[in-house]
Amino acid sequence: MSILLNNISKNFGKFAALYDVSLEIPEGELVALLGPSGCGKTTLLRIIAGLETPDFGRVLLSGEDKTEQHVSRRGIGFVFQHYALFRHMTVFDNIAFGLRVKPRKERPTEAFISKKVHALLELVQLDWLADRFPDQLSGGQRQRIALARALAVEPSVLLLDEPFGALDASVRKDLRQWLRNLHQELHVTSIFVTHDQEEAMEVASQVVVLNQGRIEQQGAPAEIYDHPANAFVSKFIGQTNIFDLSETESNWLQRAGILAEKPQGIFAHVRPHHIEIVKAEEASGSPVTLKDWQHLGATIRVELFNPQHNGSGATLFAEMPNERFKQLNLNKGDRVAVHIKQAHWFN
Ligand SMILES: Nc1ncnc2c1ncn2[C@@H]1O[C@H](COP(=O)(O)OP(=O)(O)OP(=O)(O)O)[C@@H](O)[C@H]1O
Repeated sequence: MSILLNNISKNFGKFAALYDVSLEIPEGELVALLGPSGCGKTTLLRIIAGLETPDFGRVLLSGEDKTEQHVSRRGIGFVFQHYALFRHMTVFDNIAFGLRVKPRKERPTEAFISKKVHALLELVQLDWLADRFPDQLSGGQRQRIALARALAVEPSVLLLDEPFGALDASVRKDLRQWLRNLHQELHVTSIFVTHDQEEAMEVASQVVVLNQGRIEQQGAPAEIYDHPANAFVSKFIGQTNIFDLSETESNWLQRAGILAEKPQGIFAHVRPHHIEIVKAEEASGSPVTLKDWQHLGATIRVELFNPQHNGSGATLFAEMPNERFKQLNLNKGDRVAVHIKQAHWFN
């Protein structure tokens, strides 16, 4: 099912939670709604679901206006952060629930339900847990059962509100990959809410960045990372060094000879992997020294100290593959020459 939102606005009292939000989600996409706390992600999800009515604007599902339609008739499945499975029901009965409460003439037979539940348990790779109760499951298992339960009624759209928010980092990472694979198998149009940019970039085919009730940018993860539409998106997606050229830094950048491009704005945002460093001789005049570094798996994050003031403070971050860092053979305190390969400019 495709989703089209036209000029959605929603106020709570005098507070504008959403302002003129328009969004098109083609059928089969896996979309992340990404933004800081309070930016309106959950409100937007609830409006798509029919749990909240917009003050202005329309919600179209598969081209049909469903703005006034009740939540129960929209064919939408939900998974929430603290999804409460029924504690007194086994895993099997939890998943079967949505089918058993259907009106009598739509209700499938118990034999059909049993087959379906086992197929879903296989899909979420937890068939061996059918007879357990929710309290006997790990957090990650509970979320997968919650997903199986949402899928049981064959929703046309799946909405997930911070589905892995309450889980620890390694379980979250496994479930991200798992959700991606599951989506590739099922192709149900899915929207998940997250405030974690890494999660959005890793899982989603499309990312929608929200800020203060407005959409800042929508696009594929790579597009948003490589071509941020504005300073907010640039700062929110991944780490960035910010240089303020209206201040003394313009001189610093030019004197140090590290500005490869002509200024095209007041603020230069530079991704850590767009900063190259080499060991500098004492006489080179480069004021920058190597302060520290951290291992991020296959890459190294290098912390540089620039004693001359700049907009992001005196610390700059560069990133490079481990191999490259080893070749440089640097020690703490070494003087380095810095070369910026690329910047995004904003005013
Ligand atoms: N029922 C309500 N009554 C009043 N204000 C509300 C209500 N629901 C949400 N808000 C406000 O609207 C804004 C958006 O809330 P929403 O839950 O959509 O944000 P969010 O982006 O999902 O945040 P978080 O990541 O913290 O969950 C917030 O400032 C919130 O306080």
